[in-house]
Amino acid sequence: MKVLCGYNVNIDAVYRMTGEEISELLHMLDREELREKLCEPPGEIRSLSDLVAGLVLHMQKGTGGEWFIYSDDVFRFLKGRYYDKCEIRLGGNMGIMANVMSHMGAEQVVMNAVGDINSIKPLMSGENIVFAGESVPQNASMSKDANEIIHFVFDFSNGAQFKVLGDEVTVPRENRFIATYDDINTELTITPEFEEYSREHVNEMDGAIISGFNQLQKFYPDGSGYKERFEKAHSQLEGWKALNPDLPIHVEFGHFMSMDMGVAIFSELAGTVDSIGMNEDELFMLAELHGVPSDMIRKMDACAILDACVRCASSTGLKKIVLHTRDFVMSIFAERTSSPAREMESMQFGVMCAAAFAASGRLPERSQLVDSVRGLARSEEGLKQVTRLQDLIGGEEFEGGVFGEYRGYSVCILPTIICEEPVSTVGLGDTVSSATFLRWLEIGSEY
Ligand SMILES: Nc1ncnc2c1ncn2[C@@H]1O[C@H](COP(=O)(O)OP(=O)(O)O)[C@@H](O)[C@H]1O
Ligand SMILES: [Mg+2]
Repeated sequence: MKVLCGYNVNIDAVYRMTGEEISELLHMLDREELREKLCEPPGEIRSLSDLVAGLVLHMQKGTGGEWFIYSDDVFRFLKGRYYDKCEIRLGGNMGIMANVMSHMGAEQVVMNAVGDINSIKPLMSGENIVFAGESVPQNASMSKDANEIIHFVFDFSNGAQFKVLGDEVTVPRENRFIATYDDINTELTITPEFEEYSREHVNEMDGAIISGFNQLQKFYPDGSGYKERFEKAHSQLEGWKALNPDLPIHVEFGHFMSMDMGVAIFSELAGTVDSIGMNEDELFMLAELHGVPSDMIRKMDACAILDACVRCASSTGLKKIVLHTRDFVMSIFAERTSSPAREMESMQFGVMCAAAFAASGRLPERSQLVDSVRGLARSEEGLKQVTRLQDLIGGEEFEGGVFGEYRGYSVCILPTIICEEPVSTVGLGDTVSSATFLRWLEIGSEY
C-alpha cells in the first residue's frame, strides 16, 4: 500500500519531574510573582514563572494539562536544562500513524515532513518513508528556533513532595503536564514539497490518512481565525479527490477545545473525506448538538454511541465513522462503501496492534502480531456492550463481533483486546485507527 500522511508530527521529550527538581525551580522565582500566577493561572507560558505555576498547579491536584510556550527564552531554558535527560519519543498523530503504517508493512508512506525532520527521522521505523519537506518553509512569523518542535512532557508520580510558599504539597496522583513549543503544527503547516509530491503522485496512491486539525486551536485559542488555515488543507484534500476520485481519505479527528470549531470542521470534512475516526470524548462533543443523552456516551454505552454516530454521519452526509473506546471499536458505514467482512477484519487488525503496543511499548514484526497478543483477553466490558448492541439491532455474530443495520447504516462492533497494565498509553488511539485503515486498504485491493 502507498499512503499519503498529513499533517502533524513532533518530538515528545519526556522528563520525570521530581519533588527536588520542582523545588529547585521554585528557588529561582520571585515569591510575589509566583503567588500571583498561582492565584490567576495564565494558562500559557511566557516566562519561567508561568511554567512553574503550571507545574505546581497540576502537581498539586494530580491533573493532566497542556500549556503552550510562547517564549523562545523559556524554550531554550527547557531545552538546555532537560533535553539531554529526556526520553525522546515520536509525537504528533500523523507521525505516529505514519510510523505504524510503515512498520506494519505499507510499501510507501509519504509524510508532510515539518520541523526538524533530522531529529524525527531516527524515531521512525522502516526504509519506505518519503519525508516530503527536507527544507523548512520560510515563514516570516517564525523565530529562529521554530523548526524545532518539542512537546516537553513532564510526568510526575504520586507521592512526590515539595514545598511551595510555605505549604507542603504531596502529589495525589500520577499524571503529566505538557509544555508545548510548536508553531508549525499549530499553524497546520503544509510543506511545498508535500504539496508537490502528493499532487504528482496521488494517482499511484492507495489511500490518505490525515490528522492535526485540532491543533489549530492552540494558535487560535478563541476558536476564531482558523478558517484560512483549515481551508488550505481542506482544498488539498479536495484536490486529491479531483485527481484521484478513488482515493480513500481517513481523518483522525482529535480533541477540540472549542466546540464551535470542532463541529464546523467535522461538517466541512464530512462532505469530502471517506471516513472519520474518533474516541468517545470526541463523539460526545459532536453528539451534544444532536440531543443524544450524552452521559450515556460518557459511560461508553454502545447503543447511545451507535445512535450518536449515525446522527452525526447522516446529518452531514459522512459515509463512515470508525469509533474506538477502551472496550470496543465500532464502525458505521453507508451501504456499498464497505462490507462487514472487510470492516471486521480490519478492526481486528487494529485492536491487535493497539494491544501489542500497549503491552510492550512497541509494535512487533507483523508476522509476530498474532502471537504477541495471544496471552491477552477481550475486554469483558466490551463483550457486554456488544451483546447489548446485538439486542438493540438484532445483528448477527460475526468473526468475534456483531454486525447489523441501524437507521440506514451498516454497523460492525468488536470488543477490544485489552492489556490491563499497559507499558505505554501514548498514541494507542492513533495506532488502532491507522492499523485499521491500513488493513482496510489492503483487503480492498485483495478483492
Ligand atoms: N490498555 C489498553 N489495551 C489495549 N488497547 C487500549 C488500551 N487502552 C486504550 N486502548 C485503545 O486505544 C484507544 C485510545 O485512543 P484515544 O482515546 O484516542 O487516545 P490517544 O489518541 O491519545 O491515543 C482506545 O480507544 C482503545 O481502543
Ligand atoms: Mg485519539
